[in-house]
Amino acid sequence: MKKYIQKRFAMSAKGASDLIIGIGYTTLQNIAIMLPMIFLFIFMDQYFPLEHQSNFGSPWSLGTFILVAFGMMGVIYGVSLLQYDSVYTKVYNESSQRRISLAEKLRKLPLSFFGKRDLSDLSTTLMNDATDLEHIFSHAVPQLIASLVTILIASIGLFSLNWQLSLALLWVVPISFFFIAMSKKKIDKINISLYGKKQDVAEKIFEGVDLVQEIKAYNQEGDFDRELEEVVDRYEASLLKEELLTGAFVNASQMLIKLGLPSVILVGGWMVMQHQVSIFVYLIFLTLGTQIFNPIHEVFNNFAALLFINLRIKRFQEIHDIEEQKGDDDVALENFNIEFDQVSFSYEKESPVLSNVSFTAKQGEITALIGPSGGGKSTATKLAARFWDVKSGAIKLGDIPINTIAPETLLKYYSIVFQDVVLFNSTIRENIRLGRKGASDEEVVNAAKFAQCHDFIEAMPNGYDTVLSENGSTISGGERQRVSIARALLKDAPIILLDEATAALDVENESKIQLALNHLVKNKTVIIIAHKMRTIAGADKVVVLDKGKVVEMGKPLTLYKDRGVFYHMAQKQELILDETNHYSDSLL
Ligand SMILES: Nc1ncnc2c1ncn2[C@@H]1O[C@H](COP(=O)(O)OP(=O)(O)OP(=O)(O)O)[C@@H](O)[C@H]1O
Repeated sequence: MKKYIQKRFAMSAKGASDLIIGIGYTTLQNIAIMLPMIFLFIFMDQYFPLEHQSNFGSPWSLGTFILVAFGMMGVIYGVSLLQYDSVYTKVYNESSQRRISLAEKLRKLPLSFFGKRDLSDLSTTLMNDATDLEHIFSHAVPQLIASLVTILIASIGLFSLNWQLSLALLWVVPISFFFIAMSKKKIDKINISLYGKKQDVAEKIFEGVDLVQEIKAYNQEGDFDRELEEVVDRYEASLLKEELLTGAFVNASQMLIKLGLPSVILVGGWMVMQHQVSIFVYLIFLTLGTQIFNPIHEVFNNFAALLFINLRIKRFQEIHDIEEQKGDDDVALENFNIEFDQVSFSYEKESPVLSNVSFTAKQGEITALIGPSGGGKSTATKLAARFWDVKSGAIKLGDIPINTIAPETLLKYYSIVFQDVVLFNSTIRENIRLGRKGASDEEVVNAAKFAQCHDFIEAMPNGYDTVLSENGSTISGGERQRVSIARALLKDAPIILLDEATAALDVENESKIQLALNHLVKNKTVIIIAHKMRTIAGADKVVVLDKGKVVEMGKPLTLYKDRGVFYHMAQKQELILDETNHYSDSLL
């Protein structure tokens, strides 16, 4: 049973045991709530015996009644406390575990996964789905199972007392459950469409926040508002439909179940008149009839949430089932050469981005990737850091295929400066320290000085303690890139990947940073992508990528003399290389 629950509800082993215990206590609570009725029967039976003889032996004293009443209150209180702890506290624990395990899983997934899923969808799974499941497992699931168990237990007792009255009371249960189950298919369908529409609203809002600059720059506010209104209207209409349909079925089932009591009144009244049943038994059925269905009412109230459960769990399960990038944590690397061996790769099937790419970026050398836009340069550098796994061929680091090295271990060897720098909503100091946790303040300042950040940081109101807004939007593009370079300097990893690192810098800063990079790249494996030819004229090797293929490879001067793609790109940028001046013209 535990294994089944674990699989069915995508739970941890502990979560499944807790749910079973929760169901047990909820059943006990349902039964305990009926104790006052039993108390009432005993009292009435002993003090107002309707059939001249008590069913419960000699009368209790008033003191005994008071004692039993307090005892009963204690039992109800104790059971309710245990039920609360087992259902709510434990369910919230499981829920936090669910969120943590999802976040852990996301951390281990390859970037290809994030390219396919949009972020609003992911955050919905993390936040809303987890919250909804929390509600379902604390309110609906234990109560549903517990009320069925309670009714089953009560039915055994009631049937042994009088089967005709039991039938009169309980015939409504299977019929109302059957009725509500019939609506499942219809409500499920609406729920799926409702869920999609809710996603559309979330995506649109995300888009608005993400692209606020472009929306304003291109005067698109009106269009954006209109589109947002449309998706919100569609969601609202779908929500209304869902509420109406669920309400209709739930109310009808609740009305149906209420018929249990009148049918006991009628059948029981007739049987009492025919002397087929004692008035005492009749009273028991009447009082139970007012109480026994209360838990089922609550289950029906949570019916819509219960129907959502499969959809929610499926989304969690889907993410959990995605294969993680695995690999060894312990690797002994003899060197830090990166070798591309016949590498082919595509993001989407049938549109290859790299085809049979082979080159080696040697330790202590600068390997420059150049070529027309869309040629696959960024893709090659990201593959080198195992952001994706190659489809065929192999990428090796120090002769070890990188797909056998755990991504976290592998990335310890890399400092990466991307085109699009990401900064966090934290102080500049912490943003730089991201390069190496535990680096001292002095080391942070030194890295900032090397990356030409120190002066602009000092000029800010709180210096290194200035809090950057999310994505660093309060500093310029060039400054953002310099902070990112400071991070890489601090990390001081043996491999450096630079993607357009100097694109957003003015000429003066670019020169300063290039000097700092010169210092940094000594004895390291450097792969650099740059469109500015003069930044790579001093590279040890140039690999020209065009339409995913290596079309030229060699030393810059050799390629320049060969008058191929490299030469034409250099010419377009008015770069002249010759035996004497190419190093002085280059900055690396
Ligand atoms: N995440 C992605 N999903 C799908 N296709 C992608 C993705 N990233 C890049 N591509 C496609 O792969 C091809 C190569 O892109 P890539 O960014 O590697 O080229 P590049 O040479 O670095 O270009 P640029 O010089 O303009 O930055 C392009 O056609 C691009 O549209």
